[in-house]
Amino acid sequence: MAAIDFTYIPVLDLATVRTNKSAFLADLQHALIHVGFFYVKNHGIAPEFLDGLAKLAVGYFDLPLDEKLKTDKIHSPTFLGYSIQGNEITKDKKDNREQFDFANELPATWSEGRHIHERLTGPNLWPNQSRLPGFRQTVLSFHQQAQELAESLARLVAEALGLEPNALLDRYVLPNQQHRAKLIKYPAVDQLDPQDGTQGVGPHRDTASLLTLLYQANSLPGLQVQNHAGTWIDTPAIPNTFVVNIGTGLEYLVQNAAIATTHRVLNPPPGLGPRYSIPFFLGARLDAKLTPIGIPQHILDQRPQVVVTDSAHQFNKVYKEDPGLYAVLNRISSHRDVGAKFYLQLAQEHGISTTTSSTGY
Ligand SMILES: O=C(O)CCC(=O)C(=O)O
Ligand SMILES: [Fe+2]
Repeated sequence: MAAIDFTYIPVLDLATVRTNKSAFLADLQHALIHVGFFYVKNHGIAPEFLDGLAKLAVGYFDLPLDEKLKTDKIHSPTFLGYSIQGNEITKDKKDNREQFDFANELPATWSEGRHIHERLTGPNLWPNQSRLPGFRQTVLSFHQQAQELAESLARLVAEALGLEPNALLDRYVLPNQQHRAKLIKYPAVDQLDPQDGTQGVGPHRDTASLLTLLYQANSLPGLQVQNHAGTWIDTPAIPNTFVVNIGTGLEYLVQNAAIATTHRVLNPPPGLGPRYSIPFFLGARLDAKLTPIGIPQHILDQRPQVVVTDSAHQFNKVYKEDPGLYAVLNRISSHRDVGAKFYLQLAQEHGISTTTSSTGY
């Protein structure tokens, strides 16, 4: 079937799951197959809680640099913690954003001889409690609420694709898996060097995960989604909503019946101050090769044939053979200093430069 292109991102109301579930699932199915992005409202996470979280995110980035550097990713092979602006690379260009990566707290279990993906799992790096009271507790509470919301969306996604509600979670998510999330600050362009450009984060698809939930923590513009013709569609913050998008893991596992759509963030225009956002990524298990699930033919028949993307070649056959290895290689190529410190031999084996140049992952 020809692609039905999109010019805006649909808004789905989770309250209709109780009042008119079949209409909700039809809208969701359309969004999965044709857009790969949607907003959800009436998601059940309290607005006052999210306001408090947003204030703590601003408070974290306002800490003195030496405090933030105590939580730098370089201190841990998990790639959890702080990255200074310009440290992350997308499509071989530096991203103009500062971030704090966190996850549900799990102990480190990796030791020599175990699969390398286990080295990504471990505890968070927290700033000093007295510098930011309530930060740890609020951030972990957000993580738990976002995970519950993401899992209930994964059940609805399964139903919208003609599967049993738990089909995706049972096959592709482990009960005690670590799911990653981030606090992000995008400075406005007048707070950057002119040669830094306006790439907050470059065009990409969310790799190897199932679903992303994104809370746009203030009202500044910047997020854009690429439609099938290659046009960038603005995705503004809508109060009390999350933006949901599909990861390349789910896209592969449901045979492209949900599309992992390319997106990017531009730094805000001069004078507006920074944009803050908080994504949560529902990961797919990394411990085994995963096989796609059977999707009813009448749903597969609706898939668009050709989709233009500025992030081609990001998802290669390594994922299909070994998702855990893929996840590690992907982390190394985004954060090359951590890669050089903890994964140098692996990076070299896979041709990933830990200094500059192209990677292909
Ligand atoms: O900050 C945003 O709005 C999007 C972030 C994003 O796409 C990502 O971190 O994968
Ligand atoms: Fe993304």
